[in-house]
Amino acid sequence: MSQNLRYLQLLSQKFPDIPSVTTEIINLEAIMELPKATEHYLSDLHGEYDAVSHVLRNGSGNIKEKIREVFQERLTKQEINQLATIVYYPQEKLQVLTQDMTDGEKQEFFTTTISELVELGQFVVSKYTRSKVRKAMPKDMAYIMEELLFKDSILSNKEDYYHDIINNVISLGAADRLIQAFSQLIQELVVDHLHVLGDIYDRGPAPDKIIDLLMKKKSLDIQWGNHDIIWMGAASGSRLLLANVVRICARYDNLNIIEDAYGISLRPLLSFAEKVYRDADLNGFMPKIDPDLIHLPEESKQIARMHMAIAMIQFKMEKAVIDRHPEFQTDDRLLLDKIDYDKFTITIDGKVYPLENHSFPTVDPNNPYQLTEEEEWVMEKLQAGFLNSEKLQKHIAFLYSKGSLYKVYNDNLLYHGCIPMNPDGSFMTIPIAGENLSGQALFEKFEQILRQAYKEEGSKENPCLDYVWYLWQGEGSTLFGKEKMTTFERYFVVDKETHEEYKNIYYEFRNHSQHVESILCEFGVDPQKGHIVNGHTPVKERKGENPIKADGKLLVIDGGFSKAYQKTTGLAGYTLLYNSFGMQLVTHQPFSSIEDAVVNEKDIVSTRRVVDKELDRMTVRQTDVGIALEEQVIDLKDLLNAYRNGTIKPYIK
Ligand SMILES: O=P(O)(O)OC[C@H]1O[C@](O)(COP(=O)(O)O)[C@@H](O)[C@@H]1O
Ligand SMILES: [Mn+2]
Repeated sequence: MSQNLRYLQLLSQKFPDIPSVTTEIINLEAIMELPKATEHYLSDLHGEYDAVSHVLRNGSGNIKEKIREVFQERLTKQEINQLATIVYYPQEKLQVLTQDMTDGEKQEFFTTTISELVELGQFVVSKYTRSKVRKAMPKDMAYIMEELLFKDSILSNKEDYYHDIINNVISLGAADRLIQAFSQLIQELVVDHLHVLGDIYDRGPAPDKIIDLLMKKKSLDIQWGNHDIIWMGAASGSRLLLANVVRICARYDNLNIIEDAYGISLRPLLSFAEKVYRDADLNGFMPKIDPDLIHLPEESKQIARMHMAIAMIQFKMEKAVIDRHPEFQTDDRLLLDKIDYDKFTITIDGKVYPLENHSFPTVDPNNPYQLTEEEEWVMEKLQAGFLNSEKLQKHIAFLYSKGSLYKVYNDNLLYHGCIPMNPDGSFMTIPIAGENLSGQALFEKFEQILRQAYKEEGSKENPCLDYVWYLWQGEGSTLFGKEKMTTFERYFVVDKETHEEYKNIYYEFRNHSQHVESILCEFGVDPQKGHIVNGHTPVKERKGENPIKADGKLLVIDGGFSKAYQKTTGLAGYTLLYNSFGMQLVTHQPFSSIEDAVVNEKDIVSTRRVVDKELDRMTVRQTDVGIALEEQVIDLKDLLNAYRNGTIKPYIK
């Protein structure tokens, strides 16, 4: 029996006769004619949970847009804002709105709000099949929501019917719950698929809460960022990457992510730092404190001591990897042996610079990279903490399962960082584990290494972790794309010329369509149709930089969520929406607080720029999902023929 026939026989178990095959073909054809569902792109979330959560709640302004489309003629601007806020924060907003209402006022408010949500809901769900909408409904309210969303058109007196249902809901005390359920459904369906282009971790206070939020999303993919892979490496057992992670948390006053969110004890580091760095000069290591948080001066000093202690451990540990891999060409990161510990100067590229900070209590000038016994002990404890944190391991497993280094989706190429390039426009070749690789093959190799490192999590020998470190700060890394990472210089040398991190020429070439097209071709994407969506580098709009590059072929959507970087960008960055009408780049203002969003209805979307407009509205048929459905239809048509010509008999159970 041919393979195809065997496959059709299997298929016949699911569609056992001509009517069932026919129904399925009609069904799939109908789905393919629906408008393309909306994709939402975010990047560089950097632990800013409240802002990210807001942008996900408002679908980058998509919800308000839909409200306007439905109610433009009937609601005032203020009413539109209020309804939008209810959809974003139903629980919180209802509480604020109804607290002083009389029963009569409440009755009226609930009736109006539920009716408006039903109407908005009908508009939003019209793009989807009924079964998809049903699946997205909160279970406890599904029956009633279906009644309200779908049954009205066949009734002659819809107003009365509505009011009966709504009155019943209100009298049963379930109005709040129904409003929440509708808001949830609208939020969920206004965006069909989410792309997160990396850097979920570092700098901001709550990356763990962002991951929890992402874990609830039904349809998403993640392209890892350089700040994500250091957590992935740390969770796989790399002491060096772990030191980077702890250092950055200390720098941004976020050590509680490690201690409270992930339950990893920092006691060993604290007691070590308190003892050894007690009298150290803490210049350059005081944490960047969120002005909203108040610390006791002693508390800040404790953090600074831990910060300094872990930074020094990191600089020492880098030596082993650098020595193991001369091909990384990272020798210029070996700086502890370039210090004159009597004069407190350092020689970099032949030039002598004074050191900002003279405290090196753990460094033996004759053997500067040697960890002290206590430093070893601290690292052993921290490593065990990272390996044993159930929550961290769960989050990292999620990153691995939903993530990759790059993705091609609906003719677009998505990645966080860059494709390292040479000045002549060719792709830079990097020696990795005995192979010389460039372009797409380089991405593939790095990804394979990352996955292997995680498979060997916790094993004593895990050579892949050296490459994960290279991905964090190597010149040929697709996640970094700078000549070097000048972390040491930034802490210890005042002269800013030593801080410079020259960017790979990719960042220049990405402005020009011929280079962008050659990258798209490298990844098998049709350059006429496709775009590159890129994160990683904050767009300095204030200085006139445009996030839309290469004649609209490349979009930089560094979300700029990171508060620390908003000074540079002048705003809170970008997100991208791609719906059946085309692509739109959305600009955001800094997010102030949930309270401001709920009480004052402050939204943060400022402008939308159309990147590409479809001439005809795009349908599902033109998407990756459509291609897969088309293939199913072909198989079903084969099955139909097989029934008709008798090759296969209808299946009888
Ligand atoms: O602003 P900080 O915390 O000093 O970080 C600076 C470092 O972060 C990096 O920019 C990497 O982080 P990004 O991926 O966010 O750019 C390094 O190149 C640089 O050395
Ligand atoms: Mn980055």
